[in-house]
Amino acid sequence: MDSWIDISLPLNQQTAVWPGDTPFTYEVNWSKEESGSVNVGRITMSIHTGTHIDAPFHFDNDGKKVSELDVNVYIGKARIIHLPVPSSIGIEALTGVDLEGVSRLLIRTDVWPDRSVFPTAIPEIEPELASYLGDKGIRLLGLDLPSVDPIDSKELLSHHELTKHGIHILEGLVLDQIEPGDYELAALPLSLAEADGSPVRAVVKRL
Ligand SMILES: N[C@@H](CC(=O)c1ccccc1NC=O)C(=O)O
Ligand SMILES: [Zn+2]
Ligand SMILES: [Zn+2]
Repeated sequence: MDSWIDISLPLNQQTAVWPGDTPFTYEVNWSKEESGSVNVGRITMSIHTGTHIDAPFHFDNDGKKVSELDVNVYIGKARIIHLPVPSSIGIEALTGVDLEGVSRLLIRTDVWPDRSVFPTAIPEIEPELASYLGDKGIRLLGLDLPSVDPIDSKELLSHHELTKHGIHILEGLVLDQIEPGDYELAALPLSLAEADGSPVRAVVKRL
């Protein structure tokens, strides 16, 4: 029997974060000794750490917050494809990739092997890809990269274009061991009312 496979990045003090962003911390804020009954923990983190989804509010002040996003996008059938170490990902890279009936697409690139160090450069997701994928009916794009735009991008063009074409963004997946094919995916965000994104526990199961 196929079981669920974890494709999320473990969160701990060593988890690499966006340069200058809040490090991940977990602490027992109220110990069993202090409370007399329970350990009560507290986490501090940037939302854009590890495996997470972006809400449009991340790059658009008028964009949707996490709790306004449709949960159906983040759970269901997904196709995983492997584009080994591409310099960029555009329409050309996807020519010949069958996307018939696919609404969730996850791309394994293998460009970030040492996840304890934040990458200085990542392949560009070409903004033109957004309309191509949107026209094919894609509603979720997931990648094993920390962003769908170059690290030094200030315009976040691909984030904007993907959103414009109805495509939700899932970043920081761990797909190293995952063979291309069709899977069941669950990567649900927390119901964060005000937030610009959410960490997710992403799992897949072979169909
Ligand atoms: N767009 C990236 C995050 C990002 O751009 C970022 C995250 C934390 C601190 C600064 C960031 N961008 C700075 O230009 C993401 O979606 O995860
Ligand atoms: Zn993000
Ligand atoms: Zn992003």
